[in-house]
Amino acid sequence: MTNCAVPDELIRVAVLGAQGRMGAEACAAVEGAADLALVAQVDSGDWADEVAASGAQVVVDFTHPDVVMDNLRYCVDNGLHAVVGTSGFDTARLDTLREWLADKPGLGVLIAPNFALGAVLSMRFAQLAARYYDTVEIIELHHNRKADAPSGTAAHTARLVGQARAEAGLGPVPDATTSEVDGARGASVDGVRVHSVRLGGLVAHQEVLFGGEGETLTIRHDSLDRKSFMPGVLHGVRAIVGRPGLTVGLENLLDL
Ligand SMILES: NC(=O)C1=CN([C@@H]2O[C@H](COP(=O)(O)OP(=O)(O)OC[C@H]3O[C@@H](n4cnc5c(N)ncnc54)[C@H](OP(=O)(O)O)[C@@H]3O)[C@@H](O)[C@H]2O)C=CC1
Ligand SMILES: O=C(O)C1=N[C@H](C(=O)O)C[C@H](O)C1
Repeated sequence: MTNCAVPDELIRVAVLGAQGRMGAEACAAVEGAADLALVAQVDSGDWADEVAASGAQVVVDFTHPDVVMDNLRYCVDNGLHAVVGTSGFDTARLDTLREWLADKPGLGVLIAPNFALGAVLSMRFAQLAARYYDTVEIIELHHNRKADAPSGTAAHTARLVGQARAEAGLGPVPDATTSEVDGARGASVDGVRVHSVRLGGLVAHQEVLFGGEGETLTIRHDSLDRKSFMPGVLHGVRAIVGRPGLTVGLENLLDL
């Protein structure tokens, strides 16, 4: 679907993964926004010509970790800003993106591990709490159609917590386990144990558990509907046209 008869003042948006769970919500949200125009909706297949012909300025990507880097290569090569919700971004991928953007002044890419306001706040709270607790673990819980584990949100949270611990001079999280069934202690991400639950009926949920002397602190967030992600997606689209370079995390576009 392309549409070139769009008033200049509207931001022209293409959605990749348009028929997916998130892409479909994103299309509806863009269509419902008075200042945005949905000019292309594409899924897997040969979509490059369609996006180019649509005159899109911003591409929203909710596809798959295996294809998102190819999609971003296309966006950067074609001068398209990108707002990316797709998971699967490790440090190596982020470094690659920075390289690609280095000689593209004015072009912006937002990688947002989670667009839900509460999730963004909960990650910030976890970052604040991290320095005060010796032990920390993350439990993320998602629907059972999710392609990857751990979630991008959990990986980002672990990274933030790990950095905060390092800055506070905390050593490795103490763990006396000497015998375990494979996987019983979860995956170690930036030194933080992450446990992934996949269950029908769930959407997206996360608990960050901190433990200290005689107390625990649990920071929990629940997305009960994919609509929870949409204000963040729209905010990202509006912001990225004026924010060149790589931005990692919606928190950087909010006044937190
Ligand atoms: N940042 C955030 O806040 C959130 C991020 N996510 C992330 O978004 C991603 C998508 O999740 P979800 O919507 O549940 O997944 P779905 O599987 O429901 O949707 C993925 C869509 O991407 C399409 N697709 C696959 N490959 C390509 C390609 N090369 N080009 C264009 N489209 C393609 C698929 O089309 P087809 O079926 O034809 O292959 C499908 O329509 C995941 O990485 C997930 O973790 C999810 C929720 C929130
Ligand atoms: O696949 C999902 O559903 C979600 N993916 C993102 C992630 O991997 O963190 C964001 C949210 O948790 C929902």
